[in-house]
Amino acid sequence: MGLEEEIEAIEDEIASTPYNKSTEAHIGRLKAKLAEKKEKLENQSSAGGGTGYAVEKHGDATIALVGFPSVGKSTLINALTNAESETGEYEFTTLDVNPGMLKHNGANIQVLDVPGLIEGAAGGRGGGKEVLSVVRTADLAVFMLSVFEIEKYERLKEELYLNKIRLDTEPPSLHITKKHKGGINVNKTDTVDLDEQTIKDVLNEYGYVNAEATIRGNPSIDEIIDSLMDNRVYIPSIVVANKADLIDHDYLPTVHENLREYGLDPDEVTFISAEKEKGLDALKERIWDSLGLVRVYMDKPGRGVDYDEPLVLFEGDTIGDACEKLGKDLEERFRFARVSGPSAKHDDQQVGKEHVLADEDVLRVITRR
Ligand SMILES: Nc1nc2c(ncn2[C@@H]2O[C@H](COP(=O)(O)OP(=O)(O)OP(=O)(O)O)[C@@H](O)[C@H]2O)c(=O)[nH]1
Repeated sequence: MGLEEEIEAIEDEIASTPYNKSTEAHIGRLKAKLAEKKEKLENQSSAGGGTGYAVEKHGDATIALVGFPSVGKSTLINALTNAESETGEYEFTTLDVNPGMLKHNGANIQVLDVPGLIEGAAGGRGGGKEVLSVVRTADLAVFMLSVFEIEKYERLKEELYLNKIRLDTEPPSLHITKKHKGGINVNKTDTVDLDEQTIKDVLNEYGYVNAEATIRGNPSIDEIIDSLMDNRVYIPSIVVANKADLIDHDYLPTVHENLREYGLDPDEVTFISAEKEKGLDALKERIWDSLGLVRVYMDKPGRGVDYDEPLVLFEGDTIGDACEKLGKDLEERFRFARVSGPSAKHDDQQVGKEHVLADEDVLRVITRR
């Protein structure tokens, strides 16, 4: 049997096995096998051909527009980036301002168009694989739908899933330590529904013989396999409904109904008209919030606080991360820092590299000469 037939056979078996407690471990093993075989097939078919092109990242963050042809991606990019893409002097980053750069709250957000995503993209047809590799490198996926074709959402999401992109979720909390003997020992919290045997069997499929595994939360078999495969990316996503200018008020409830049918909350979807440039401010705010960006105003010796060109970081970034972004030299010469603002206990708090910064902090770095 060739790999493809083996995959098909396993898929058939999974589909025809009812899922219950007595079959769970068996299904777990099958799913683990399936994931491995698919990976093998993919490596075979991409051997020599290379997988996708890497887009050079510029700016403070990167977002990828994901949508079918003609949904209005190019129109949106033009509308979002035109006025703001003037060439400026950027103090903290060296970047070529390209047409896909959105400037918002002092941040430079690279907007990548993912052109012509078509059915079967994850399977490699029509260059879709290269296209999807762009999404893998992004900090946020922006699904772009037409108000008339909400159903495309499902298809787009599936393509991303097949390309190992996991949306709006975190990797499961699974920690494994290899041991020399004693078999597999599973420590799980009460919240975990999966049987111990299922977890053991899945780990076994991945070559673990003696190990201590600790699981928290309530992951599914698929989520556990994801974390064992090690090549899944986890990114947040938002949904934009374009061409809202073409619908009457009467038709809006129908659109809302369609959104709900595909598991989307209408209040969480940003309605825009890329062509009429409506709803774009709300969209920019949404992008900003979803990226979790943080502005840090640098207090520079002799020059005061620069409120115009903040240093832009991600939530959770530390002063060490800030120094890295500001320049390597600074990291080496770092003595301590002074922070005022939301993350500080008091103005000019003296802190070290581990201090986590917050939006709108003011930061002064004190260096060695
Ligand atoms: N009425 C209306 N038309 C729009 C809107 N946005 C885009 N269009 C039109 O839809 C068509 C497709 O827009 P594009 O921006 O080229 O779409 P695209 O997603 O970039 O398409 P591809 O380049 O094929 O991937 C054009 O004729 C646009 O003028 C909108 O908000 N309202």
